[in-house]
Amino acid sequence: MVVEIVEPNTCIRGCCRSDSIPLHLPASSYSLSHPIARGAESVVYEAILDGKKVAVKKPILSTSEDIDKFHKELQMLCKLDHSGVAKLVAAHAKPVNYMFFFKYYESGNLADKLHVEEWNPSFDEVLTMSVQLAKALQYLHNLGIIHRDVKPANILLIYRLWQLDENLLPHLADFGLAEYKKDLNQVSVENWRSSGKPTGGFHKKKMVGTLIYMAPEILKREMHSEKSDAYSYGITINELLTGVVPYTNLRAEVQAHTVLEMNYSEQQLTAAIVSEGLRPALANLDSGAPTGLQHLIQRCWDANPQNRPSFDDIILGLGHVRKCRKTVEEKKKAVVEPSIPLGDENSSSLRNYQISINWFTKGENFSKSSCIAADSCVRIWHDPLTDPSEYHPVLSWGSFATCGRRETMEDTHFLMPHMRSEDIHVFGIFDGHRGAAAAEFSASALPGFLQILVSTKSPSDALLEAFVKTDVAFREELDNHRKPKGVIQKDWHPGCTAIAALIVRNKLFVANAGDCRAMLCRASCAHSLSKDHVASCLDERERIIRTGGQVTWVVDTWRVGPAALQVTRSIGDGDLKPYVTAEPEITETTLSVEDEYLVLASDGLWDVMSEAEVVNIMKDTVKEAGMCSKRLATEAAGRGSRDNITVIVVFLRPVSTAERIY
Ligand SMILES: Nc1ncnc2c1ncn2[C@@H]1O[C@H](COP(=O)(O)OP(=O)(O)OP(=O)(O)O)[C@@H](O)[C@H]1O
Ligand SMILES: [Mn+2]
Ligand SMILES: [Mn+2]
Repeated sequence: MVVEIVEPNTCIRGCCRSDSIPLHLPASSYSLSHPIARGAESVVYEAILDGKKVAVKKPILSTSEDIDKFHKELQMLCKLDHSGVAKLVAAHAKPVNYMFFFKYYESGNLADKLHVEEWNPSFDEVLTMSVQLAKALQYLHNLGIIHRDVKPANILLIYRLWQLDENLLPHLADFGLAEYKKDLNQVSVENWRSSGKPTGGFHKKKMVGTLIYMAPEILKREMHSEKSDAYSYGITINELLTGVVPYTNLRAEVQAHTVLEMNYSEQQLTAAIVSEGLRPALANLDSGAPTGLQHLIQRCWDANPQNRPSFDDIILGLGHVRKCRKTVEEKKKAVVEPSIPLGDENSSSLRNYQISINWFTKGENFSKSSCIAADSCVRIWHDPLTDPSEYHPVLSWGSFATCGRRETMEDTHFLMPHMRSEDIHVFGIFDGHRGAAAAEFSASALPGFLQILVSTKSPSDALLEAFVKTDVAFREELDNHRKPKGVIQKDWHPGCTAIAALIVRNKLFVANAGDCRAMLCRASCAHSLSKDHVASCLDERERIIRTGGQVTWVVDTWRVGPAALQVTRSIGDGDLKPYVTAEPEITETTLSVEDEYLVLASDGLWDVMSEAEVVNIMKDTVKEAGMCSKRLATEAAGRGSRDNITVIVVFLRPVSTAERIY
């Protein structure tokens, strides 16, 4: 920088000084253009200083403590000069403008690079970056400084020629929490809470997103040390290696954070990290990720700080990993596979893309084409020997669906009375997860498939096949849509649980895959017609393992595969097939005069209401199926259900006017 240093080059208090970094700037030497990031404690602007692009970090100063903190940070930044640390080029340390001027890092921060651009670094790039970062931390630790906020969002990137290659080089930034080790003894627990709280503009609201980089001793409100930086470094390098947001299976940040918030509360995650040793998933064995690096990562995130390596050790270790890699590569004379071309898709265009597909229409198209095919051979289950004395239920039906406290609705349902015949009726509910796509598709496709299948199969077989066909069709459709658009969204695997009730004259068939539930009220008593398929159920767990899946205890319950799904059967969820099967379990019930009504509902209802309670509520509700559905759903919402709620009620015998008014 050519901005002149005006002596005395100190801040207004005289506590910050530098020989090379100007600490007051004439107003004419700079201009701020526009904000590029807003944290809770500062706004970062793109700016021009003396004709060059810079980043200006302007802390939000509201108390005298904030001003003290500015001076402390400036004192520290003035002393730093390392190729792996974001470079302070100037500062303005006088009222009314307090500002840090940093070199501009064109490629933004590592979190965005990984999860918005979905950058896929090669193992060599990962290693290069790991070494650079380790050197920066080694440098800080040698100065007695602990950074305390190492995470991808605080790593700034720029392309630079390094070892004859264009490389994306990392620079550790954001010294807002950094402390001299010698001062840390004075940082009491209370102090930690106020000054040491985790940062992150976006994450601030989403506490869980920030906890993921914090060492167990910090979560326990114990002392920080250099080894706490080693922990955060380990989590960060693993994220770089896998491309996945810790504790999720997702690359795209927006989705990953919803999953994080859905799966864990702040307390649960803290408890799991601290007491159960929960850590992010390592790279897949077959990914070819250097095992030496994976071991190093695991040592870095050891629960006991003393077992974690120092950055001197880490650098040695990384050198070793490099060497091994070189010899292996040379031996193989490996032909480097072309890496998947990265589109310029960012997460917002991906979201738009997801929204732009109408999955209902997609599903419907399937059913339409199937119906035409089926019409030629109608044979519908008409038993020629139908017994005229056979019981004949008289049906009325209704439904109610609400997204409840959730922001989005991922439940869908369908009512298809009189399906191709007076006395065949089908009703179904789908509860989507990882998006609504699977549920929307299934609600239109599954009834269509059933319609064709009725002509050739028994009711049970037709249900079974309709579930499986819907699943296959959905996953194919998803693939078809991924390819031509060049959307690299390998990790987008929406799914849904499904329940369908098929009534053929006096026979009731319920097919279930997942944790929606069906109950029958017979002679005033509740009877389950389905079993929940969740990983906490031993049979299901054994089935998953037998078919090649993995079930692990995460936080508070059993979960399936890297996606940590709680349900064990579903439509979609391509990443968990075949073990998270779409094959339903089917029950068959012969209806009689004692049967009053059938209730189908998504888990949003059953989470807060037992079957017996449903019967009780139904007793004093006007006997109209739509009203009953609404009453049950509203009651569940009132009881604090946090999920979408869908209820279908089907009366199985005529309800008298008196009962309706009740
Ligand atoms: N020198 C720079 N060049 C380019 N981008 C920058 C620069 N400094 C900061 N940024 C952008 O601004 C974001 C926030 O910067 P920084 O972490 O320093 O601010 P902060 O207010 O401390 O944020 P936090 O909310 O994380 O505490 C970075 O993640 C990065 O995207
Ligand atoms: Mn930051
Ligand atoms: Mn910060």
